[in-house]
Amino acid sequence: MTIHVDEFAASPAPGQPARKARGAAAEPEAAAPRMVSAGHSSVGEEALERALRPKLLDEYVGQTKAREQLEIFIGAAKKRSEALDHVLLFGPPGLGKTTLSHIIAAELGVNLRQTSGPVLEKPKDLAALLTNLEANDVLFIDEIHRLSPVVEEILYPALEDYQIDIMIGEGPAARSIKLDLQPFTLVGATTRAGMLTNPLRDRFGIVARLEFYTSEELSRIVRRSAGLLKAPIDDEGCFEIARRSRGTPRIANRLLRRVRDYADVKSDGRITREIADLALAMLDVDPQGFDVMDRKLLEAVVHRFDGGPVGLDNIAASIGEESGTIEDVIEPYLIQQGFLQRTPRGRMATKAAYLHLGLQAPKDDATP
Ligand SMILES: Nc1ncnc2c1ncn2[C@@H]1O[C@H](COP(=O)(O)OP(=O)(O)OP(=O)(O)O)[C@@H](O)[C@H]1O
Ligand SMILES: [Mg+2]
Repeated sequence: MTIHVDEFAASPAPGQPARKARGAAAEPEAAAPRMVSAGHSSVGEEALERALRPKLLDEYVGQTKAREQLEIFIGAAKKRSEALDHVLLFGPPGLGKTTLSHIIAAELGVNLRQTSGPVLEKPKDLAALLTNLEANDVLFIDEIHRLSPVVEEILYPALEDYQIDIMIGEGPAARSIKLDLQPFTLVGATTRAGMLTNPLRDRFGIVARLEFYTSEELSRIVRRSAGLLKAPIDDEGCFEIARRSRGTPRIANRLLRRVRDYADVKSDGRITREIADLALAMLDVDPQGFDVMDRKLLEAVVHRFDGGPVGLDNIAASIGEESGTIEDVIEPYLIQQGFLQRTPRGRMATKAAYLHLGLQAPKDDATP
């Protein structure tokens, strides 16, 4: 891939795409806030989130495997004053990919440049970012599965040899020259590792899959956030919020803020199990942490498709949700919790799903 030098000169300043990325990511979701959806529900929420974001690896709760790996590799890179190997972070929304990318840069003691796949429209956009990196800096590309193929192509030599090709002059006199970059670390984040092209995936030396958090881990996150928000909360209050947060820190922090509002208005501001329970019931978050969309999905599979197997597109049409959202946001937690199964013939409701809906599981057991 070559980039024409004029285009290159007209490139936006580094950092600019990151601002666009943030606005672009937050806006469409603002239209449909969902209490337990894992995506940002508003621009304001993002600012609140930033305030609650852990800054160092030690404060990052859970994800033991990813954390241990990173601790060693970051330590080694620092010791040798080298750039850390490229890192791919993947997993459902709200589990801490962006948080971890900031932590990686902070632990390495380098700058972080942030952008996202859909914002990098032209090769020159990426080239501008790459050529402005200082030695061992971190370039964070969110939604990396949405990079356009032409942009992805200039990334390959950059990742492999810290070089990009640019074109000088025009017509017959045009020639291509290689430009050396400073060594750097790409941190890519995606909710869909399966949508990455193989050549791109192969260029990441460190691949970390983020898992849903346990209630104990989320309790620690809630306690820490409550401390930062100066909200009085007891252990049972923490746990009640934690276990209804769909394994997701973003949701835990969001529910904490709503429960705090409830406690301030309806009682003396102290968050107890009882207050949390009342507030969450009011918000339609059930004891499993499932919300309206989760229940709608389970009900559709059970009632309209006899428990499945049913294809994703049929579910999507039936509940009026995009299949991408179902796949990325709604079903991973239902599957992880054993309420839904993904089979080669489609999605199936499990016994637990029937029981959750107050039904008897069918007897003839095709049901898992
Ligand atoms: N391990 C953790 N410990 C404490 N808080 C966390 C942790 N992971 C995430 N959080 C909190 O959850 C919020 C959401 O995390 P983050 O924005 O990093 O998620 P994400 O994986 O990037 O989501 P998306 O896919 O939507 O971009 C953060 O603001 C942070 O406060
Ligand atoms: Mg993110």
